[in-house]
Amino acid sequence: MSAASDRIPVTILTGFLGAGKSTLLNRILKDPAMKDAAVIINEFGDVGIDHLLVESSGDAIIELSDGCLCCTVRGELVDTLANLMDAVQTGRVKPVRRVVIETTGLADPAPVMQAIMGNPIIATNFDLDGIVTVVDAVNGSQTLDNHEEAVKQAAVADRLILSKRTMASPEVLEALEARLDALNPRAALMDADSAEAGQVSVLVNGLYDPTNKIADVGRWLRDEDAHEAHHQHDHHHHGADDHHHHHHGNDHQDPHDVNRHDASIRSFSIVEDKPIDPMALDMFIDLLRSAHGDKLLRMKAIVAVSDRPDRPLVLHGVQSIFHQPSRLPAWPDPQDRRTRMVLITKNLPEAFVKDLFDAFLGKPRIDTPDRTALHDNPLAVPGMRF
Ligand SMILES: Nc1nc2c(ncn2[C@@H]2O[C@H](COP(=O)(O)OP(=O)(O)OP(=O)(O)O)[C@@H](O)[C@H]2O)c(=O)[nH]1
Repeated sequence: MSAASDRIPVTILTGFLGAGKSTLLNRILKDPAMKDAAVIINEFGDVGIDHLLVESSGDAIIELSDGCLCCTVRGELVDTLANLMDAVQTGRVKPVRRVVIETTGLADPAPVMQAIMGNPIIATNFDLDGIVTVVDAVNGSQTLDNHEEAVKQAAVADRLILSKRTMASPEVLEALEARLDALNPRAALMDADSAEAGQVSVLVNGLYDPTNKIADVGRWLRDEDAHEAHHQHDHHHHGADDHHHHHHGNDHQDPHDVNRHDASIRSFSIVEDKPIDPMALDMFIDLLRSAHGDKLLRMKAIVAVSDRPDRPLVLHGVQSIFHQPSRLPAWPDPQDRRTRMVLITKNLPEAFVKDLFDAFLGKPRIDTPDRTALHDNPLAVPGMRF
């Protein structure tokens, strides 16, 4: 086994949907100390967008395929780390001094940690250095109320980075900080806007020690061990009496189904070839946000807008909060200038959102002749004219 110093430290960067993981990572990637780092990004959604939005000139960004790191692509993570090690050892890539894994917002960090700590080959070459969890100051409390994964992400963190502080009221901040403190009293709490949070040192936590955390964390890890052992023991049998400890979702689904977390949570995408009229886009987003914000866990989009089709618009929505859209100077891939929207929703069906989108674009629909149909839509906002 290698000495601890020979092993490559791995940091897991997690945080609920839209918390600000990619934003933080982009800042940290600018730190010259990150030049020897490899970044592994896991996407939840059927159209890859994240790699377009993470600004890095290097080729050290590895994107895992569709699916969630803690379920369907866990094996892929292990393979990716093993391949990376092999490439470094055989000189095919330059030495890697650090690995950062950005998980999906819905990932349960326990199985990801287990993949690193529990696999003998991986554990020989890599050390889990720590978990950095980004918590959104505005949506944080509500997210903790509603999503067990978010609670886990915060509880296992070595560092908690509070994003969007300036957007939250002092009362909201105080309550969230108290809650995080109760959940994870040992984690250092840091402001995402601070200079410190943009440095590689944020990713350096010292070797991971599960005994440091509150008791529940030990329990989750043990649950995962049990789950893993069960899987190895009984790999092909998933009968009705099969209840292992995986906490979310239906164990009997297709392993390629990315929507495994919770039957009510769906991920889907909208792809549109033609540039979109800015007014129509505005109205679509507005209605989605105002009428269905609570069901919209996350929306990320790169949009070709008809007024400046050469400069795509990037939209980020988290529940009913949409951030100020930003314009990219150019298309990340000039060959592909299609609008791509990825939505993660809870109790908001794909067909409904797609119909709404088509209606705003004035596309003919099978069931309704034109957009006047929206007047009959019980969800139309009163007073809105089309
Ligand atoms: N004001 C403010 N906005 C932020 C901060 N951090 C992130 N944002 C915004 O929040 C939105 C989501 O940020 P991302 O970095 O994409 O979040 P993420 O956690 O990577 O999102 P997923 O990949 O969907 O899970 C973007 O519009 C960011 O600009 C922050 O500290 N302050």
